[in-house]
Amino acid sequence: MNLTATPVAPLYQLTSVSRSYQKGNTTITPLSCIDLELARGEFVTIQGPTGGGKSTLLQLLGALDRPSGGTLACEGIQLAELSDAKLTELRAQRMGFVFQSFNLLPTLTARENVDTALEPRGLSREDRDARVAESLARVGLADRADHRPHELSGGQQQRVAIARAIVGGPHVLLADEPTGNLDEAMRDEILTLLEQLNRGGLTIIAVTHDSAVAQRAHRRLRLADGGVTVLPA
Ligand SMILES: Nc1ncnc2c1ncn2[C@@H]1O[C@H](COP(=O)(O)OP(=O)(O)OP(=O)(O)O)[C@@H](O)[C@H]1O
Repeated sequence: MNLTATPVAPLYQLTSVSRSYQKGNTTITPLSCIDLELARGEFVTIQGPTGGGKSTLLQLLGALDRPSGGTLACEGIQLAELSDAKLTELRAQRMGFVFQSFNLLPTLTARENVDTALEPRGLSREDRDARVAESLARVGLADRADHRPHELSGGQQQRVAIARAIVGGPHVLLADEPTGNLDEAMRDEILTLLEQLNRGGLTIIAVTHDSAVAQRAHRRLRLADGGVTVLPA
């Protein structure tokens, strides 16, 4: 299977996408027949009540899960047609992930944490070092490369996590509550960084409960009762 992107295709095209979970005799359907198109370069937030399906949708967009029904295409590639190995390759090449809890390895320095994302890419040591240095510079942490997570503030730790997410040159950054663990000042610092990356062409899709994050978005999706409503920012 060729992973070549179709340049004119939207970044994501969801057609009648559903996701159900079976729990004993009960079927839970957080996403039911979702039709949605997400364009390259967008900054989109996903909001909605707890249990509304936000993480479920993010997992589908991140090719970490497969729909129960409907079709999901990323840059014109139908994800259902890809093997698990090809999905892993697609994720490594095109998608960056950021989480509320940063998920940094505590014993590794900032530089080493960022470098872990390049492990599957088969690059030379020199190339890896150059990419890691560039990525840390992009998030404003060139001078913290040798610090371990406990020597960094929460905002700085999230910057390292963002550097790790973008070091492979993804087409989209998928963020699950990226500011959920941060105070207001650090939140604004991270939002400014995400906006800068978005202005540089990176598509950002963020699940958030934080209205300050949603205020920066081009479009806001609201998931509830299995459906999606799209609100302009
Ligand atoms: N693996 C699973 N097995 C069974 N049910 C699941 C599974 N994952 C999610 N669910 C259920 O699907 C629904 C949607 O969950 P999801 O985590 O997508 O919601 P959410 O909008 O992200 O919620 P929150 O804001 O609380 O994080 C919930 O009712 C949840 O219990």
